Amino acid sequence: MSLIPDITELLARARADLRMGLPVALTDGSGFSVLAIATETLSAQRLADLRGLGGEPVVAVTVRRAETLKARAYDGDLARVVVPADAGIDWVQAVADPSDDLSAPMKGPLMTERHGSANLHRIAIALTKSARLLPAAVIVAVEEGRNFAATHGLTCIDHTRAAPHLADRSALHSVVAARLPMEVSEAGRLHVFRPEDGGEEHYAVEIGRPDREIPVLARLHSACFTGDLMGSLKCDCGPQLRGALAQMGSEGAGVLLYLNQEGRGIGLANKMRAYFLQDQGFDTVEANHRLGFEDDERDFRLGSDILKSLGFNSVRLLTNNPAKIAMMEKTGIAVTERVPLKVGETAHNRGYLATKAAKSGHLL
Ligand SMILES: Nc1nc2c(ncn2[C@@H]2O[C@H](COP(=O)(O)OP(=O)(O)OP(=O)(O)O)[C@@H](O)[C@H]2O)c(=O)[nH]1
Ligand SMILES: [Zn+2]
Repeated sequence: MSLIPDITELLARARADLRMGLPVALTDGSGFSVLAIATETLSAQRLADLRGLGGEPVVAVTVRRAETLKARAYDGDLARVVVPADAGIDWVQAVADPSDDLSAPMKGPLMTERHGSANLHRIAIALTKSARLLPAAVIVAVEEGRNFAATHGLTCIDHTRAAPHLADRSALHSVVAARLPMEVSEAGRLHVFRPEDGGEEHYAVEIGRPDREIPVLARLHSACFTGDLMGSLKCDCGPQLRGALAQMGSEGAGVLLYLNQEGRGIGLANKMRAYFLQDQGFDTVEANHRLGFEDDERDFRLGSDILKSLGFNSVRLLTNNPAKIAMMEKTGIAVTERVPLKVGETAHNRGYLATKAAKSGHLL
């Protein structure tokens, strides 16, 4: 029946629920089910209600966050931190949020679960990440998750159906394209691409009429509200964006993909949390790890999907990031040349650029 939501639609609904502070039910094939609620949006009342269900709540965090908390991650990529009976909402939120790690360190050792499956916890963390929240969820076991969800009006996600969708990227479809005269070239054209999973749209700006038979001058730009729009001195994104467009304008042809992967894929709120940690002395990579993220959560395969759908097979790529080149090559876009893009170094971003060179392999 087409009027019943499919798994993609249920996952989109689950992301919205988590952002609103609602629990979602997760079930696996063996009859095990849980309620999961994002730690970031959890209220004291809902924590009390979750406890009222009788199970012992845990906070599922990534192994990155567990390392900072010195909690044993028996599940490899994640840890299930047991919530003590007397712990309140502040304790639960401090497990996920590193803002007060230095001023009010958590008193350990934190107990973590080692028995039973963590499959549903993994799904919960993946959902919080794709909802651009802190990657942590409070989980409580419930009987008959599907029935519980139906009687309480909650979204219910089945592990076997969800796992492949969360591991892969969603297909993108072109929505519209129109002429966009720009300062760098009057022959500009903006294309909007929309993913099937209800996630962020991405854009492509075509300059001139690039010949599809020869490598096109291309840039995969990741959204940076602070750098692109506010003139932030903490990174080099704004000058890179304008430098790339200017070069395409002067060559008369090029394509710039504007990928809405703010903060290397963690979202603006989490990027600002990372900046708060950077002001406490952590570098850009350490800050991401303390928040529970990998240093780069972006999926550059989106870039090759868009290039292919525009008819491009080979590029001269404007970048200093070898990971982008490797991903293009792996996903069927030939990179015939790396065109360096070194602009916008300031006293404020010198350390940031040096960390990217030392820890993330960026070319200087
Ligand atoms: N998480 C996080 N993201 C940041 C930080 N500073 C900038 N960003 C984001 O990083 C992305 C830009 O990535 P960069 O590493 O500068 O550049 P790149 O795109 O990997 O490589 P280039 O092609 O050489 O520019 C944008 O999405 C920015 O919002 C930071 O300190 N923390
Ligand atoms: Zn930036």
